[in-house]
Amino acid sequence: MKEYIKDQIKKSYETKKAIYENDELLGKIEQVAKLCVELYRCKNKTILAGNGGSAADAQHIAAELVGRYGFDRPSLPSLSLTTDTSNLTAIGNDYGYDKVFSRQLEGMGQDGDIFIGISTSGNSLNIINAFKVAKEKNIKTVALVGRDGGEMAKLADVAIIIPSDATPRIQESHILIGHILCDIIEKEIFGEGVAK
Ligand SMILES: O=C(CO)[C@@H](O)[C@H](O)[C@H](O)[C@H](O)COP(=O)(O)O
Ligand SMILES: [Zn+2]
Repeated sequence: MKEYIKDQIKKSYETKKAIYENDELLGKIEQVAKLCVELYRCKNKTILAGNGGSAADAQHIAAELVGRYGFDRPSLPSLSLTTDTSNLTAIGNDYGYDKVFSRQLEGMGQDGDIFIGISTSGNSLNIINAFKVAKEKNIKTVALVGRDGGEMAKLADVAIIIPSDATPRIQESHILIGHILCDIIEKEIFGEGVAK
């Protein structure tokens, strides 16, 4: 069994190595980091959403920003649309599950915010609908996706597509990128910044 475990770990770091060696993809991560730093300088907020494991990633990243990532500093506004069970159940019940994120974004998103949709397939309809609402409200969209990027990659202002077809490997890379973004944002806004 140890060999199997080692093989799983190898697959995980090989996916990360593929990102490490992909300059275009690194440029997209840099672009999103700069957009986030800029929006926090303008007192706007990040909004995130995802389903299943990606819902956990969305709220994990929001919590790093509102709480803290690496050091004590003022709170940064960030909202995960996955956490309010009253909203999720009411909107899901009254309008359908496909609207659970778009309806919340309609109410809480503002011009200048960024919406980060997290999905391994890039085809979750509730996030696609939120991207459409974001466009109407002048909210920039980031697709954190995998596989071929799906519909989300086509709609997003910036698409970060993990070069893998394996759901767990894609998710592991998503949270790595989430952590990198939180690290850069925190250091740029409150610390000494990061190397250019
Ligand atoms: O975490 C996992 C699988 O690793 C699951 O909970 C997974 O996130 C769910 O099946 C999601 O509904 C998949 O949606 P998506 O990534 O295609 O948007
Ligand atoms: Zn998972």
